[in-house]
Amino acid sequence: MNDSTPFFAHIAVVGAGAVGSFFGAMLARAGHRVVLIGRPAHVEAIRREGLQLQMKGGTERVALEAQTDIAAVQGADLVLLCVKSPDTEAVALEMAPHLGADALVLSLQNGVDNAARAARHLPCAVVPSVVYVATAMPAPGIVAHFGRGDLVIGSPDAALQPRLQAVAALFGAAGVPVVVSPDVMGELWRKLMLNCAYNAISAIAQQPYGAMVALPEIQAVMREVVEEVVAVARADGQRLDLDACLQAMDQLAPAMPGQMSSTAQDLARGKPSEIDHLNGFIARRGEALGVATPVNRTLHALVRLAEAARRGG
Ligand SMILES: NC(=O)C1=CN([C@@H]2O[C@H](COP(=O)(O)OP(=O)(O)OC[C@H]3O[C@@H](n4cnc5c(N)ncnc54)[C@H](OP(=O)(O)O)[C@@H]3O)[C@@H](O)[C@H]2O)C=CC1
Ligand SMILES: CC(C)(CO)C(=O)C(=O)O
Repeated sequence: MNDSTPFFAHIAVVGAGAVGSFFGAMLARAGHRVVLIGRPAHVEAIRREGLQLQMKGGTERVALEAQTDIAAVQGADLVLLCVKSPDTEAVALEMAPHLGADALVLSLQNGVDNAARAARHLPCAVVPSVVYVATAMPAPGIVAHFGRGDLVIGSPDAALQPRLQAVAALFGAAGVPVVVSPDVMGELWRKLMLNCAYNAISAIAQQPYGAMVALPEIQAVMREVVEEVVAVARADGQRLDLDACLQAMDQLAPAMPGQMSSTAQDLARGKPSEIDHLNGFIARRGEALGVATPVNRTLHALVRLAEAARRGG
């Protein structure tokens, strides 16, 4: 065990899906006490046979506790909040009566406002993190890891720094590199920028990134999306560099040409997407800050229409 142990004797994962199950499993296989809180089919499969962790090197069975009742978060000193963005506030309200002021909640979610939205309802600190991983749950009880698996965390609160260093040490010893950054919000905005450029278009057209960028017309729309995101970010006090953002946007499709966005996958499965917290967030924030965002607003509306059509059809 390392110096981080006294801080985090009991770790809970709230929203044991692809991300939560992966990071929970990494901590559990390193010897930490972890409880996964998730949906009944996943929990029952884990109780029966352990969690199957599929990685490049092979499949491992990880023994850990799994519960469906949010009350299982009681007494946790570290909570990984891993629900999709639309569920953040409901789950924070459910957790609140079970958490003490000394607990630390880490938001392992895309989007830039999950930690702040959760913090409104919780008695303890909530810290954002940028999640760099590719995982999926092919079936209940199984989590598949496809790439990366590192986090960037950070908070301006000086009092939290020792605990953030302890989080980094805890995960680092479990094989999950964690950087404590002074600019975690900038990093979250840069990821949001990529999500805004790729997710909605991939979802509406049900096309992978390679096919998207093969069309100059789509590249032009993506560029406009990024220009709007950068304008909103700057109006919101973030220092995003437009050229760097456009370069990052250009680099993503060649790195994963066959990939469909998570929004495309949600839509195809008839699941609610996070679009209100991606292009929808930019449209709302832009309106509040007096920045025009017609392209993000249109993409958001089109994904909402496609979702409504799926629900009705
Ligand atoms: N998957 C990936 O590779 C990556 C994901 N991310 C981000 O990480 C976050 C999590 O994504 P991901 O893990 O893929 O999402 P998942 O949908 O796989 O996982 C979330 C899980 O939480 C469950 N859940 C929701 N509410 C509750 C509740 N009250 N109690 C118990 N369980 C609940 C959901 O169940 P149900 O579906 O039934 O509501 C679902 O199983 C998102 O913000 C995503 O954008 C970031 C980087 C990569
Ligand atoms: C980075 C990207 C766009 C990769 O697929 C993603 O995070 C998503 O699909 O939500």
